[in-house]
Amino acid sequence: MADDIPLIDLELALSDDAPKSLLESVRQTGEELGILQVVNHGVPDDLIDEFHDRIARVLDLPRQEKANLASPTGHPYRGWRQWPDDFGRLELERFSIGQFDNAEDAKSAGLSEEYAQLYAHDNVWPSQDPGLADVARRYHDASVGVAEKVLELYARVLGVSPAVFPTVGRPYHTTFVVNDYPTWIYPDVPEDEDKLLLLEHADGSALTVLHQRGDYDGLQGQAVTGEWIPVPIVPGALQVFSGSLLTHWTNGLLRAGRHRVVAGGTVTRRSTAVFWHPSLDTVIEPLPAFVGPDGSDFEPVLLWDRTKGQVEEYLQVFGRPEQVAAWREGRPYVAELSEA
Ligand SMILES: O=C(O)CCC(=O)C(=O)O
Ligand SMILES: [Fe+2]
Repeated sequence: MADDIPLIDLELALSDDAPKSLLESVRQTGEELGILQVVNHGVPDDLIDEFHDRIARVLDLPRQEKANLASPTGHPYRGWRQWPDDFGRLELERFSIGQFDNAEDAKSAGLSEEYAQLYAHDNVWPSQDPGLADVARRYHDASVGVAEKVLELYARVLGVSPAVFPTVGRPYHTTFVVNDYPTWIYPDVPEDEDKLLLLEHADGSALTVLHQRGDYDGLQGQAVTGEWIPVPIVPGALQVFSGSLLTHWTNGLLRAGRHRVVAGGTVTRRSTAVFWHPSLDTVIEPLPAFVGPDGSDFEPVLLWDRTKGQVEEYLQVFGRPEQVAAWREGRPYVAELSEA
């Protein structure tokens, strides 16, 4: 049983000299937990720091200034947004970046007219830092490189060619978000369950590449036993979650990593996630290499069909009435906070 999150030297694990025990630990973690920490991952430390230092300067601006970074059309996955709980207390603050700045850029990159409409609501970039978009792009692209390497590693430990996954050398679809979690300023409570800032979930990606900053172990991953295991902050490390697409492709062999975030610490906890998927025209189905004589219970699904309605579905489930109204009327939404 994986009872710890292994720290994997990615370059070593992909090399001819990879120790058998290292590969075995990746396989076991992939099947039982779905969360790795990786070092030697190829993303330069100074790129990680530059992106996080710059986005920190934006997220540390006064709230009134940040309100100008809300999506002008109320899109929940573009620009800055605060996320209050049912009592109006801040749980999470996010800065979300679309893969393309606008629909024109998406079309220039080869997306069809229909798919490019995902980017009809432009990215929001702060005028305070004209260089942020470029650094964000470089950090994003480097994170995609990590996802590709981890997929190659999972293929290796499962004894299949990486080419069985419909991603190698092909276009991909990503989403990209920075999460800022406030410190816990309320009376302490003994149970982690009572101070969750991000509820238990598995990502819908193939793989998610995460970086975390802070001064306590706020991120937890769930073992098959149900037990919650802290994912410690290791300088320079990146965390890689398997998402539900990887489970689908491998006919259930690789587990999607369930995770959640608990409040704590003395400084704002920050994480950055790049959610990596194959191209939107991919039919997600169990790959022949993983389907035995018993077949599969997983139904095929076109990634586009799963993606196109996400904003509406999200707002239907989680949207506040004022937020939904702002989206329908195409104007910015800034949540009311009890302590703001
Ligand atoms: O903040 C974290 O460590 C996790 C973030 C996360 O799970 C997400 O954005 O999906
Ligand atoms: Fe997540």
